[in-house]
Amino acid sequence: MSTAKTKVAESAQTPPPPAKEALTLNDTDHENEVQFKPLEWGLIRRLFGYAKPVKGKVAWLVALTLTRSVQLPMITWAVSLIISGPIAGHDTQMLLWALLGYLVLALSTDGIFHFRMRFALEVGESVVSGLRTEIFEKVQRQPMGFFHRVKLGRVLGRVTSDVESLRVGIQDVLFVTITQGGQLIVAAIIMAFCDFVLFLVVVGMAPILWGVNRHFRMRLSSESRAASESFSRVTATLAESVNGIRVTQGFVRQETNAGLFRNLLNTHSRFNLALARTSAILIPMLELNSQFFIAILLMVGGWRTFHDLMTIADLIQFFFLANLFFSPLATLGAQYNNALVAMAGAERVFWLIDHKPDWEDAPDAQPLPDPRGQGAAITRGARVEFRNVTFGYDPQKPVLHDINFTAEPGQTIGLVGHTGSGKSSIIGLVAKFYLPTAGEVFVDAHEVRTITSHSLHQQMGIVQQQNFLFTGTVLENIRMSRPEASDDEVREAARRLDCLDIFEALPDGLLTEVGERGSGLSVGQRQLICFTRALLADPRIVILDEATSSIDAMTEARLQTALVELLRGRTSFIVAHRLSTIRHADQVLVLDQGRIVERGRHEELVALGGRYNELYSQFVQTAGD
Ligand SMILES: Nc1ncnc2c1ncn2[C@@H]1O[C@H](COP(=O)(O)OP(=O)(O)OP(=O)(O)O)[C@@H](O)[C@H]1O
Repeated sequence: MSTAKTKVAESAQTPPPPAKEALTLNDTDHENEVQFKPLEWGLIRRLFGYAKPVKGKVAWLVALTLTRSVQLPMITWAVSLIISGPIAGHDTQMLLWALLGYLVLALSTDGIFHFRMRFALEVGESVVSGLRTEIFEKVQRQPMGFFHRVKLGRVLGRVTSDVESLRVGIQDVLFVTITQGGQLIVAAIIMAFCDFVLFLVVVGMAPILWGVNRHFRMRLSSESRAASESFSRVTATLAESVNGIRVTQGFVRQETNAGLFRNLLNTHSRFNLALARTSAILIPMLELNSQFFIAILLMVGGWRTFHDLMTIADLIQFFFLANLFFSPLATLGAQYNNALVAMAGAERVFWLIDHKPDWEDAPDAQPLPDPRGQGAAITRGARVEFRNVTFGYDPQKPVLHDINFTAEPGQTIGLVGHTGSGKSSIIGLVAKFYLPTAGEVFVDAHEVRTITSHSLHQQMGIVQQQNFLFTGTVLENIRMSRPEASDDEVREAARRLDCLDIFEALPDGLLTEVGERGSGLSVGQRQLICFTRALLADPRIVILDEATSSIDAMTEARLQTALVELLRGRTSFIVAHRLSTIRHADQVLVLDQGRIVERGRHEELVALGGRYNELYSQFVQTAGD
C-alpha cells in the first residue's frame, strides 16, 4: 500500500499565508505581462541549465557554429577570388585546383551544417522536455487553492506556446546569431580591407535596414500572438460547445452559439488579415531597401572605378561581400525578436515553476502511523477531530465558523445542509486539501500540520461528486488506488460492493476501455468504479461526497447493503442530499451557512423537530422515501 499512491504534496505545512500574498499571486495579474522582454543574462543561464544532460553536445554545437560562421563568408569570398583570379587571368589549371578547393570547402560547410542542425535540435528537445517535466511536477504538487486561482488554459499556455518559444530561443537564436553575426563580422573585415570607402557606405546603410526590419518584426510578433490567442478562443469555444452539446440542444441555443462562434471567427480573421498585411509590407520593403542600397553601391563604386580608385574585380568582390553583410542583418533582426519573445516566455514559465505553494508540509512533518497490516482482523478506522476550526478559501471570508466535532474510529459521520452550507469544505479539510484558517484538525491525535499529506492520503479513500476516470480500462482505473493489487483482488473488491456483475456485463467486462471523461459508461457505472477504487485501497478514512446521487434506486439499494458491510471498522464521512444514505450514521452534523446548527443521530434529529427534520420532511416529500 505504501507505494500505491502517487506522491501527493509530500511536504505538509506551514500556516496559511496572509490573504494579501495569496491574492497578489493572481494568475490574471501575471497574464497582463509583456510579450517582449529585454535579454536577461540570469534567465538565459537558467535556460541553458536545462541543457546539462547534453552539455557535451552544447560544446560541440558552439564549436561547429563558430566554424560555420567563418566558413560561410569564406565560401562566398572564394567565389569572388576565383572570378577575379583564374577566370579573369584565363588560367585553366589554376581554375581546376580552385574548383577542387571550393568543392572541399562547400562539402565541409554542409557537413558541419548537418551536425549543427542535429545537435541544436537535440539540445532544444532536452531543454523543452526538461521544462515540461518540471512544470508538470510542480503543478501536480500545488495545493487546491492554486487550481482555483490559475486557469487551466494558462497552465496549458505555459506548457505549449511559451515552452515552444523557448525551444526557438535555445535551438535557433543563439546559434543562428553566432553564425550570422560571425558572417557579418568576417564580411565587414574583408570589405574594410578591400575598399574602405565603400565599406563605410555599407556600414552607414546598415542601421536603416536594421531599423525597418525591427519595426516590422515587432508588429508581426504582436499580430501573430493576437492571431494565435484568438485561435485558442475559437478552439476552446468549439470544445466547450461539443462538451455541452446537450445543454445547447436542450435549451435550443444552436443559433445563439453559432452567432457567438461566427463573431470569434471574424475576430480571428481580422487578426490574420492584419498579420498578412504587415508581412506584405515588410517583405517588399526589405527587397526595395536592398535594391536601393545596390543602386547606391553601384553609384559610389562606379565613380571609384572611373577614377581608378578600385578595380572592376574588386568591385565585383565587394558586391558579393556586401550581400554577405546585408543578408544576416534581416536574419539577426528576426532572431533578436525571437529572443525577446523567448525571454517573455521564459519569465512566464519560470513564474509557474517558481510559484510557491500557499502552504507546504512542514519540513519536520512525520508520516501518519499506519496500523494496517499489523495483524488487526478488522481495519481500524482513524479518529478525526475538528477543534474550533474556521476556514475560508479566501482567509478574509470564512465559509466555516468554529467547527467542533469528533469522529471516533469506525464511526460514520453524515454531513447535511443546504447547498453552499460548507459540507464539501469540511471534507476538503479532513483530506488536508486545505488547511484551517484558525483552529486545528487532528487525525489519530496528530494535528494535520504535523503529518505528511502523502501518508494521510494513503490511508484515505475518496469518492467525490465529479468522479474522474483516466483513459484506460475499468480494471486499470480501479487499480489506480493500489497498483500492486491482483486482478482477483480487484474482482473481490467489486464483489464485496455487489457490483461485479455490473462491470462484467460491460462489453469487455473489466477490460472495457473507458474513454475521455469516462464516456461509454453511465454516470452510475462511473461512480461504482470510483467506489471500488476507493475500497480497494483498504482506507482507514472513507469520504463519500454526494457519491450515491447518480446511482439509480435499485443499484443504490444494493450499494447501501454493501456499504454498511464495507464501512464497518472505517471512519467515514458521507455527504448526501439523499438523506436515506445517512440514516445509519453514528452522528449527523447539520450545517447552515458554515456553522453546525444541529448534531445527533437521525432519529434524535427527527424527534428534535428542527432544521434536520425540516430537510428530512422536504426529502421525504420529494423522494417519496
Ligand atoms: N474554491 C472555492 N473558492 C471560493 N469559495 C468557495 C470554493 N468552493 C466553495 N466555496 C464557497 O464556500 C461555501 C461552502 O461551499 P461548499 O462547497 O463547502 O458547500 P456544500 O455544502 O458542499 O455545497 P453543495 O451541497 O452545493 O456541494 C460556499 O459559499 C461556496 O460558494
